[in-house]
This record gives sequence, C-alpha cells and structure tokens, in this order.
Amino acid sequence: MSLPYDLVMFDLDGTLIATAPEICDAVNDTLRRFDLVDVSLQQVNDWIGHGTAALLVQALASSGGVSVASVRMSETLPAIAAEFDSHYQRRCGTRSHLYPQVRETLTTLKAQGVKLAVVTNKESRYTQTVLDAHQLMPLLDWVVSGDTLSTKKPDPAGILACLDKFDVARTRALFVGDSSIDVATARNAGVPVWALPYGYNMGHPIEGCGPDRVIADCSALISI
Ligand SMILES: O=C(O)COP(=O)(O)O
Repeated sequence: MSLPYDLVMFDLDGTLIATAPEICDAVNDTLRRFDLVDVSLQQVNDWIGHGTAALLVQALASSGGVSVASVRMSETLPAIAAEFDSHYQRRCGTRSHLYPQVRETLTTLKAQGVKLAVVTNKESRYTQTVLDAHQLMPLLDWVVSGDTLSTKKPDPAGILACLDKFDVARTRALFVGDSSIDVATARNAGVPVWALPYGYNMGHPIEGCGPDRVIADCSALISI
C-alpha cells in the first residue's frame, strides 16, 4: 500500500499532549510566590498557543489587573520568569498526558517509514522536558520549538525547515494541529492541515478555522 504522506508534522500542546493542568500549576506556584492571585485552568487553556513565556505574561497581567504591555516592560519580569522556569521544569510530566491514540499512531507511522516532526511554539527547554517525560523523543525525527528558529508559528519557517530537512514536497506532507495558529501556519507553508477538536484554540471551535479535515483523534492518520 502506498502511503499518502512522507512527512507528518504535529503541534505539541493540545495535539499530542494535554499540558494545560501542569502549566497552570507552575503558573500558580509562581504567582503565589509573588503574592498574586491564582489564575484558572480555563484561562490557561485559552492562553496556550504563543509559547510559554507569552502565557506567563498573560497570567501576570490578568492576576495583577494590569496590561500585558506593562508586564512586558516590568523590571521584575526576568526574576518572575526564572521562578516560573524552575516550577515548570519540576511540574513537567506530573499532570500532562498523551491524548488517546497518539503513541499508537506515531509508532505505526514510524514503522511505515513516515518522517515525524513536532513544530511547536513552546520554548525548547520545556519542549524537551515534556517530550522526555512521555518518552516521545524516540518516535520523532525532528523537533522545532518556538525558539529553534528566529520566527514562530504562524510564520511557516518551521514547516518549511522540515520539508527542506527531509526533502519532502508540500503535497506529500501533512500538518496536524489544534488551533487557528496551526491552521494559519500550514496555510502559510502551503501544506494540507488536519485538526483535532479537543485541544486549545483560545475557546473557539476548530471547525471555524477551516482545516482540510477535523479528525476525532490521531488514529485517523493510519486509517486513511
Ligand atoms: O506553548 C504554547 O503556548 C504553544 O505550544 P504549541 O505550539 O505546541 O500549541
């Protein structure tokens, strides 16, 4: 049987792994340390997508009742970010889980010779810890994090770098994600995009973002 794809690229948070609960824990560990009020899991869900550093800024603004711009300019931000860093490294893997059919699907695709990559906006130091915590690294051929290149999604650079690295044509590649950012990234790169409805899309249904297909879980990739 000839497979329709030589390369499948996945988003991370909300697509392969449900990460929001432990991100929320680490954010609230940090906020309490600076005498700020907790944020909710729902808020954290809705802030995921632009990288963990950007999420921390959103949480600090919301908790402190100040603007995102003023948090970004604050002199205390580096110290708060360093505090968050240690909490998140410690929390990684404690309350995250793979979504159903993720490991089975990656294992099957890998055995079929399909190249597998992650293209995430999460910073590399967190991406690595989360992927290691769930033993996903051995299944992946490459990981492009939010700070691997000079731009992040929805810039297509991460996808284009994967196409280049594995010498795969756009028509033989697929991007799989959970958010409007992922759909926009794939469109910007000119590759087809499938979407999962269970992730983090800033509170909006993924259908409205116009992916080529909405799939119930990753097993749709191996039952084409
Ligand atoms: O860390 C984030 O906010 C986003 O990560 P993602 O690109 O894997 O959804």
